[in-house]
Amino acid sequence: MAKEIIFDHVNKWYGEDCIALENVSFSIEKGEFVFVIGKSGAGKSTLLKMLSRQISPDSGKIWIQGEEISSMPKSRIPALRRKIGQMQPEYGLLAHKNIYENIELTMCATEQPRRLFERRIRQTLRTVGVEHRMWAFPDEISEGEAARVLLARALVVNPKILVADEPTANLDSDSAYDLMRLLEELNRMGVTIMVGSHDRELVSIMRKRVMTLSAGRLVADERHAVYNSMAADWMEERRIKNERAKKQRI
Ligand SMILES: Nc1ncnc2c1ncn2[C@@H]1O[C@H](COP(=O)(O)OP(=O)(O)OP(=O)(O)O)[C@@H](O)[C@H]1O
Repeated sequence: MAKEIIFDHVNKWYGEDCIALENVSFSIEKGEFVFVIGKSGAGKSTLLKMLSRQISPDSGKIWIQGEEISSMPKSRIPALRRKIGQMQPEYGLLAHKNIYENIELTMCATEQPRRLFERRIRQTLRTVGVEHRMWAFPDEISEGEAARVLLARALVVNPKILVADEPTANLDSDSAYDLMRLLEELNRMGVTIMVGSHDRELVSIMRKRVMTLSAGRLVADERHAVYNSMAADWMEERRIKNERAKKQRI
């Protein structure tokens, strides 16, 4: 099977003291569905943002569909971001723009031809079940609809890979479940999916591959997994941090 994503000994520090990712290596095949879990600060968002070059590693390499992206020129980034849809609720919808205009911004940022805009936006909103809200403003739609719009914003580039960071963060359990089913459907259509999540219940229900980060280390990588107990194990994080402190003292 083709390798869609490869991380090869990736490291990221913020300043001298904060190791966000330490020696992280893994590969993901085309069409996989993978959760990245771990406690707050474990490094999930840092890892996911590296896929679209929002963050670059300090050392190590990342390949997406055979192309090494960590050192690719800036001019190639729009093309990379057409391959990778990013659902990032932290970058919410702009309140003064309607749903159509919000999604249009992504079409512009990824340098898509303007003649495709309306057809593509309408089609994507239909795929996620909110075409009827196309002219509404963000404060006129529910949280569940907003999550679908954020998903549409990620899908409008027709990506081969979808990266979703805490996509269910603001949702009640029914809407979260519906959104997960929608991601599963996209996955069945061939989209490779990576989801960063805290939601133990959902991760356990889905039974997908689960990668667990603790203090920036990839401490578990399991198929058809339930929420890995190591993610909740603060002793694991403590152990890693103590080990680092000891090394620094030597
Ligand atoms: N821009 C930044 N500057 C300094 N430190 C940062 C920055 N971004 C993240 N960090 C630190 O890097 C570590 C990993 O952060 P990251 O956001 O990747 O974790 P996370 O697992 O996604 O956490 P959360 O679940 O809370 O979003 C944390 O210790 C965080 O404080």
